[in-house]
Amino acid sequence: MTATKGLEGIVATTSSVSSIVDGVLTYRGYDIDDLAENASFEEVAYLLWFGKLPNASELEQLKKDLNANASVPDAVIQQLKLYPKNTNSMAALRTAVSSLALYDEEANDMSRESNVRKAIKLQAQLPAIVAAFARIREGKEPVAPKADAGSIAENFLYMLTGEQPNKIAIEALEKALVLHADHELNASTFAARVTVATLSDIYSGVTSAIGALKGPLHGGANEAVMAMLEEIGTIDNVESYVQNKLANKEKLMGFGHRVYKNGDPRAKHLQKMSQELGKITGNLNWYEMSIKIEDIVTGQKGLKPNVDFYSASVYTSLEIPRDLFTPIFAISRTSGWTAHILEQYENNRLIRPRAEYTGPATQKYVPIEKR
Ligand SMILES: CC(=O)SCCNC(=O)CCNC(=O)[C@H](O)C(C)(C)COP(=O)(O)OP(=O)(O)OC[C@H]1O[C@@H](n2cnc3c(N)ncnc32)[C@H](O)[C@@H]1OP(=O)(O)O
Ligand SMILES: O=C([O-])CC(=O)C(=O)O
Repeated sequence: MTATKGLEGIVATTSSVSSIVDGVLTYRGYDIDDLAENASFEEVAYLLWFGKLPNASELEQLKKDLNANASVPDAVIQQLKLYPKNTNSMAALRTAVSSLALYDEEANDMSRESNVRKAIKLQAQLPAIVAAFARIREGKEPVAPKADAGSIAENFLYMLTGEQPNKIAIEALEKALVLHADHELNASTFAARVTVATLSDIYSGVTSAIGALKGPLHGGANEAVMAMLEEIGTIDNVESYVQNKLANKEKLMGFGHRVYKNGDPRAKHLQKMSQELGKITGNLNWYEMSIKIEDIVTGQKGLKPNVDFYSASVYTSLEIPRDLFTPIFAISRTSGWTAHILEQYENNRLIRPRAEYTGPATQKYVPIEKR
């Protein structure tokens, strides 16, 4: 038995949710470029869950269901108030999502109908949790979700600020949600599938996924990119900062990818959004710094930006606090995680690979007084 480090290149499951072939990403066969330009996040979530684009009445029903389920149980809001003020935002989300199960009477119902209902509930409630967490730590009361929100993007920004968001902000967040919704067998989706393959419940699967997304080699990279941009500060500092990192063989966050070696197809959309939003806000500093970093890193190392690189400046232009970037990724990816969980349940087998043993050869037990 020989291990493959990081399971690189190992095909661990079949899936019809999304695919990456020759650098092209599709959700259920629809090219991400097409979806990013044309689809709403709700259409994409429907597509991921049910395998087809919704018609007008199906979409309207889904939006009604999402709005109807967007409130978080008061007990979970009360718990959020008890978290230490400096709690890591992804740790808070992980704990709150785990707690949701305690207040859902059908948490352990394993029927497909119940799991679809719970997928919609989770998709509806994550934005409310993230917004409530962000307000509570600032000493503000959470804002109840709008009952008639046109979209999750609108409702999230409304719950975050307590004000009706403008059209540009809603559309930008919407597109970011579409771009992050699913990505084949990434680490957090794999974690979700491993968890539910034991026939554990959907809340356990999403909780595992949030824990995996949190890390800076995965979803946590978007926050790390913004931390880097802030540390660099101005465009004049970019060259020396990046050269220093490369010389020290340190990683530049937001670059590289396990699967894409010729570039992440989502990055160009986020780059364009970053520029457009920079022009609208009158602050192109983050965008221009990002372009310069990309020129150097790609030019010298051949590494291309991934989805996390330009999303950092996009969210900053939307005035979203840095430590909510990864929770927003989680809001979007809940659609993909739950679609994969539903798929796993449909055709389940326990996921249990092997390990190549590298420890000491057989040893004889030594009584404690002889050690
Ligand atoms: C949504 C997402 O999860 S997208 C990914 C988000 N993560 C990041 O942006 C973090 C930075 N990037 C990375 O750490 C990596 O590129 C990963 C984790 C995304 C992919 O990792 P892997 O496929 O395991 O590649 P690995 O880490 O083995 O790197 C291969 C080589 O490229 C280098 N490399 C990879 N990414 C980077 C980077 N961002 N900066 C500098 N060098 C890098 C490695 O140092 C290594 O070099 P070596 O062969 O000389 O030792
Ligand atoms: O697929 C991966 O390894 C990481 C990624 O880009 C994602 O989850 O969107």
